[in-house]
Amino acid sequence: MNDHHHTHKNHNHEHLINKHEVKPILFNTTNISPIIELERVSVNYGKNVILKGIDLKIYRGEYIGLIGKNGSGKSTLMKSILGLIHPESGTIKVFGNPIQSEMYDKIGYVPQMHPIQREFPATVGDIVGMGLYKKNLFKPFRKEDKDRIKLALHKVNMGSFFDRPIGHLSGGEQQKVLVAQALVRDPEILLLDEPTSALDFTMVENLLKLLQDLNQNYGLTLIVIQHNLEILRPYCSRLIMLMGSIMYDGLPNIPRADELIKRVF
Ligand SMILES: Nc1ncnc2c1ncn2[C@@H]1O[C@H](COP(=O)(O)OP(=O)(O)OP(=O)(O)O)[C@@H](O)[C@H]1O
Repeated sequence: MNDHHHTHKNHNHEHLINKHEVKPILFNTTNISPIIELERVSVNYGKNVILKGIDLKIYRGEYIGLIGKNGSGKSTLMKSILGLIHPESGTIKVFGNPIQSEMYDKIGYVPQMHPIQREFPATVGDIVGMGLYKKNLFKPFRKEDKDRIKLALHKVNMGSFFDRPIGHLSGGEQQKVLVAQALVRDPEILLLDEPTSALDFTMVENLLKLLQDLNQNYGLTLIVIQHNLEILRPYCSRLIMLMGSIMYDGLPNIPRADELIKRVF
């Protein structure tokens, strides 16, 4: 959590402390290392500055909602964290170190989704299994892999869909299968880029709620890009608004967030 949360917590507890009691130990982020840390990160595409001076610390167990207008750099920020884009300057650390390919087991990523065509010749199990071994898609699964795929499907409430053709599922169901694919290696962090653009309002809400359950039940750290703030707001624990740089970073539900958002959107 950032300084804002910290101050807020301290402030709330202050009046509860009896002078004669032992002072309780309050949650203090200075002793906890961030799971993701960006320092003065800037990203350019040619001459265009896309991200400028991004300082950001994300802690284990947070559910970050990342919002901002089209072109504000949300996907660029996510791809930079994943090491798919290299910043012009600044440093990015994941699990305390610069990102390396060995870390991909611990970071799941769901890119922007396009609906999968009806004829696409793969089952739900095949699609989730691609998250385990990307090269041999249609190789029969080993028992232990099948179990992992089933567990990942179970986590997104799609346990009974293993043998179904992927193209026959609704957009919302396909999206959950892609989340299961990202979960199959049991990552500690999950990044979702606008996981909901092809979905209707109720499907979006279901997915954000499901992500909240994964966050709360499995301690999964989440960063979710979403353009519709009002849908996202009830589910995330921290809101970050981007416009080339960070315009707001704090609790999702406070007047200052509303004020800024009204001005920018
Ligand atoms: N590979 C690229 N080469 C050049 N410019 C790019 C590239 N990728 C993105 N951009 C530009 O960088 C800016 C930020 O893009 P980005 O995709 O990060 O924004 P976003 O906030 O995710 O937008 P959206 O909500 O539309 O997905 C945009 O102006 C985009 O056109």
